[in-house]
Amino acid sequence: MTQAHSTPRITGVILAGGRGSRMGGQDKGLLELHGRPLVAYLLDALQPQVDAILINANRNQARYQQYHYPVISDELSDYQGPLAGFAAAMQAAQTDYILTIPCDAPELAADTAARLLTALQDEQAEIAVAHDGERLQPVHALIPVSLLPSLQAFLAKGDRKIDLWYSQHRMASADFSDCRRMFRNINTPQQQAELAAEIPLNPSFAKGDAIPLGASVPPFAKGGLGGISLPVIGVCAWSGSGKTTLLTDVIPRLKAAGLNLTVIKHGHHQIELDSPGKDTYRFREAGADQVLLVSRKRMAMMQECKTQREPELVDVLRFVNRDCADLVLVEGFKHTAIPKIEVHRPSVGKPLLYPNDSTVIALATDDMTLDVPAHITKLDLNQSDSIAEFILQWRTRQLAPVTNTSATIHTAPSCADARDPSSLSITEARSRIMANLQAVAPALKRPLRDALGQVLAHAVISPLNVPNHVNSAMDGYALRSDDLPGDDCRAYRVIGKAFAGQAFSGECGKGECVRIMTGASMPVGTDTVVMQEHTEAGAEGYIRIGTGHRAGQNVRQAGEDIAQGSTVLPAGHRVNPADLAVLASLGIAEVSVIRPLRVAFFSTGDELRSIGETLAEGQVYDSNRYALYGMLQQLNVEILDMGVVRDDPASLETALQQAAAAADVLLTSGGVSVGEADYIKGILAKLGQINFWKIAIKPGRPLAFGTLGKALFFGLPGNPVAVMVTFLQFVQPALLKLAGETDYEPLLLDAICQSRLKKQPGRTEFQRGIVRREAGKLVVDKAGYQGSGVLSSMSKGNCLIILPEETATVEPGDVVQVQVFGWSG
Ligand SMILES: Nc1nc2c(c(=O)[nH]1)N[C@H]1C(S)=C(S)[C@@H](COP(=O)(O)OP(=O)(O)OC[C@H]3O[C@@H](n4cnc5c(N)ncnc54)[C@H](O)[C@@H]3O)O[C@H]1N2
Ligand code: MOO
Ligand SMILES: [Mg+2]
Repeated sequence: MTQAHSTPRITGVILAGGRGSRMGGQDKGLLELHGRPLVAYLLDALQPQVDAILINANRNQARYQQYHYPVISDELSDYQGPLAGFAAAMQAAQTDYILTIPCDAPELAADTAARLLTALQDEQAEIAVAHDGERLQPVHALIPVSLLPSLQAFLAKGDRKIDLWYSQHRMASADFSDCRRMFRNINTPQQQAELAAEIPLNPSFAKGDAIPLGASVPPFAKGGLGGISLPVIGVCAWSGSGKTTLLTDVIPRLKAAGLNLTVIKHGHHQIELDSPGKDTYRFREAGADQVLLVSRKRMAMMQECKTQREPELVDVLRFVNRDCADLVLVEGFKHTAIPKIEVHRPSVGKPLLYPNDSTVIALATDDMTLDVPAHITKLDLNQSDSIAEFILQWRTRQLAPVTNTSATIHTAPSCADARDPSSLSITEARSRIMANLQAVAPALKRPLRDALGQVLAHAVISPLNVPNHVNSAMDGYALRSDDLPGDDCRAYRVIGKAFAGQAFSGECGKGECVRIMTGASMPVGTDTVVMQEHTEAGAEGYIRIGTGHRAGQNVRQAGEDIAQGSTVLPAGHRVNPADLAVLASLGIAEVSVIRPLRVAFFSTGDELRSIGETLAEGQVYDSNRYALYGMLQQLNVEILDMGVVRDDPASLETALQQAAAAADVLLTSGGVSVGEADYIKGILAKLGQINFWKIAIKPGRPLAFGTLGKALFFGLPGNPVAVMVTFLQFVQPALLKLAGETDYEPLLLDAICQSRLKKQPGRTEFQRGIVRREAGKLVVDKAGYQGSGVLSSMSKGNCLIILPEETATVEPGDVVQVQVFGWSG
């Protein structure tokens, strides 16, 4: 069981250290009900509620140790009462709190820890103690380990009274008046017999399993199974969603897997299986409380419920025959804390239940585009096989033998965790990659046109001025600025014409002008042009010009665009169509460019097939090589597509070595996670220098980076969207830098997000979006389902919405940054 990090961690302590004086000195924890020791009942009930368990026993330690939990003894000798047990437990516990329970009251409520914790937090107290409505039950308590010094000092003074020690601290009492049964303990053999009679266990339950099985319910869920150990899974849904259909679909599949199944259905109405006139009906009518109808083939039990309250699942489970219950499927009991599969059809028009029901572990839906949180498995409602498979796997996990001696599973961080302290931040990962790169490829002279899209090896210096002569920017009349009209219109004599490429050879004096065309050199003496639209014809051979003109207007100076000797384009610049024109305007015929990078790639995976092949069960077409091809094409690199390599260490080794010999950069996809066919990291560690990183991003968490021979290596994760995202975020900037490009920065734009984007702080997330302009502003919507294998939303989208590490859920109207795909803009 794992606990949310925010809830304090609790060790459950079963206090079995007493003398059992009134039971003739018997060890009460080992007293049996239906052949099963009390401690076993309590372990069943306690295990789902806490992070760890300790048994406090002062004798029979070996018997308690059979339960595989640490057994601790009091430091004080001579059974000094529960406080001595508290102290021993507080010393041994590795958690913030201990939850103490006596070993002789077997009916512990499933939400004991939750109630005590709530009372503690509500009242901001130090200690929480159970109250049964009449009096305090001081041994059912939640106590912080930090009070150990206070308790030790108290005990050192010789004090033993529990209430007195509690009175020294802020104490909250938690209400358990509705489940007073849990305080019924066994002090006499008669009470033992009474309890045995009232806890009618099916004999097949009473196996005394050292480590009990049990439905794994979320911690502190209310109304659990009271410690009954059976794999129980429920189905919940709004009516009309098809719970019964789902169950009838999966039952044959589960049967086919060899399971004996019990189904429990909660009916809200009068239940009538019998009909008037039948013998059984008449027995009931006559007043029998229970009627059993049995035959060689089947048996049925009808029992009148004496109370008017709804039965609890725990009450019903007591009737289940374990021989028929390798698995118990439950329909109804939606408020009971058992693991559940929610059935959801959007067409029913009802909200999802899982947001308000922490016991839902899976969502079976006919809308696979729904986003679900990581802790919920999404199942296709139309795929009964996979739902049955999910249930089988869930059951196997429940029944797996527990080897850990604590009640907590020590989980390792995975892509399911939003925050993983062992992951690198995206900035750190990028800078580590960039620090390892240098532009390696040598320069080549290329004819101008072939330089398009290549990176300049050297700066281009201008051999001339552009424009190379002072010329007119307009069709009009050239004249001297010191001769422009003053306060009134004036007439000027037109002394000649100047065309582009055909200069006027004379000199222009006062009172004169030259008819000039755009691009023509300015005639000697002139420095200003009046557009022809701003003149009027005068007498024969004259034009008239009005006032308001500016000296030097409409004239382009020599070198105004590019001065001779200046840097036109820097080294490391990628030549674009405008650059080609600039270079041409300088009369440059060829330039030095950096040799295009050679990038080799292959996909890994036994399940991959190439286009043209037929797919067998479980196989997929290799799409990653097409994504990589497309993105590499945009970068003007030489592409070496090496196909698909099987998940076989020898083949992978050969392919990696061949690729490293042929290319500057080597990319692979797949095989970098923790699966048993994920070999890439191991092989690279053997053949080259490898860093394997987990990066705090989604998608694209696992990434291998390093060198193999002279080649740079990127082992991208296999999931198709993770490939594209990691390529854009890490490989593309690295290739551009390696190719010599110095001025690459992805263009990030601010846009108003119109969708709700669910996210937890802890990692940078990239969601596929569609950005567009609306009412003069950039707005972005989520492009659809965001699973790491879902390519359709990548293809539909035109940008990545970048949600930085510490961002939580984005609400519509929030501003986000988007990175527009190079191929969309
Ligand atoms: N126990 C854990 N399992 C996984 C974790 C984790 O943290 N713990 N992380 C998941 C994440 S996140 C990713 S991403 C993947 C990375 O897996 P691999 O790099 O080992 O990739 P594969 O296992 O080979 O494949 C994953 C997935 O992608 C499909 N795939 C692979 N190559 C291609 C291809 N060329 N074309 C189309 N589809 C491809 C493959 O069939 C698998 O479905 O690990 C997760 N697991
Ligand atoms: O998050 Mo993985 O890295 O599916 O993509
Ligand atoms: Mg894998």
